[in-house]
Amino acid sequence: MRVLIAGGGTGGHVVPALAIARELRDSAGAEVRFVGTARGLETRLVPEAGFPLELIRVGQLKNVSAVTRVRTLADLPLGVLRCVGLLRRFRPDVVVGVGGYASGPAMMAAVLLGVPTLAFEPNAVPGLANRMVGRMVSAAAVNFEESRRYFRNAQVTGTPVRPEFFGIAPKEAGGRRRLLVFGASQGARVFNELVPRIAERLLGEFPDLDVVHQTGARHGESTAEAYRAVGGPFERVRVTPYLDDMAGEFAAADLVVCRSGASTMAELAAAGRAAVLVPFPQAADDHQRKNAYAFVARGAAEMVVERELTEERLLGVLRGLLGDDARRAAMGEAARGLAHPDALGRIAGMVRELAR
Ligand SMILES: CC(=O)N[C@H]1[C@@H](OP(=O)(O)OP(=O)(O)OC[C@H]2O[C@@H](n3ccc(=O)[nH]c3=O)[C@H](O)[C@@H]2O)O[C@H](CO)[C@@H](O)[C@@H]1O
Repeated sequence: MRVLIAGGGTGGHVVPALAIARELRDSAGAEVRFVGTARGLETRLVPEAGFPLELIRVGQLKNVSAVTRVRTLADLPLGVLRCVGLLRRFRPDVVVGVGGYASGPAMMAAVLLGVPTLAFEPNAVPGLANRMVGRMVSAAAVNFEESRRYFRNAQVTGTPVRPEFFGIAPKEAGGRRRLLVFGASQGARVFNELVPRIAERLLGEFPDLDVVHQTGARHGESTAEAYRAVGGPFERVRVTPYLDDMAGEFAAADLVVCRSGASTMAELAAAGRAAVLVPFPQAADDHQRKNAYAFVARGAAEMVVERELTEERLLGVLRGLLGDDARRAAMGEAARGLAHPDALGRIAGMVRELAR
């Protein structure tokens, strides 16, 4: 079986795409190739993972000037044509579109040539590329029930998550408590600014509380400095630019404060952890807010939008949740109800089915 995986951009697209690629290679002996753009994270991660990557030129459509948009649209047929050539050479049995720049043209080319297509969508609302091709694909694998309606033949398979997250047991009450604060890989400025300012009061009110705060690569020192500046029991706060063992951190945490990117959400569900979600407001089409809302609607998390996130509001929400073991446990349980331990197997199964 030959599979072409199309798309990329942020880690949120590339990381699940690589998980799908490995599963197809290892469980079905598939030959997998990628098509992406020079702008995306795929240029580093795909070759590192040992898969061939072809690059096409696709411009941006979102948050750009009208001139750029017109140029992107004018270039689109050329991108589709490049992909037609690529498909003729590689002759894949299935094309999997994971969203992001290269996904649209490659999926359109596959539809034109009658090659079976599978769209993968981890967010509650699809991005532009997947919305464009959603009705034309052979089938789709989505994470949220809410996004099924944008696609033909969509199944809720879930987003692939590293297996360690599923082994995390409910946190036992009685020991020290831990709050985990993290943005996505770059950190989140709003957490770096606000959490140090409420730390002294929070740690004072909860003498058994420790805090782990991930800041993003460039903000470790300044955030550590912000904690030192306010004084307080700083030895109970660990500030770090990046957390390698996120599953270990989730296991140790009683409550998580984070953004609502697709992988983060899938990990919260797998681990069954209560969370306070602050959607990244600039995410395309405000999709992080919709991801967060899918959890809030099921009692699996609380959401505070960034423009309403003041010191008092954050302190109030944290106080309420840290002081209520039963409520946190119920939220964690509800989050676990949204987990999909078999996501990878099911997505691979859909690809094999389409290849037949
Ligand atoms: C800013 C933005 O537009 N982000 C989008 C991007 O996700 P983006 O890659 O920003 O965020 P995700 O939540 O999907 O993934 C973050 C990943 O990084 C890991 N991590 C993070 C920090 C750390 O210190 N260590 C660590 O391992 C998390 O555990 C998680 O696995 O694509 C997703 C999928 O389309 C979208 O839902 C997000 O909205």
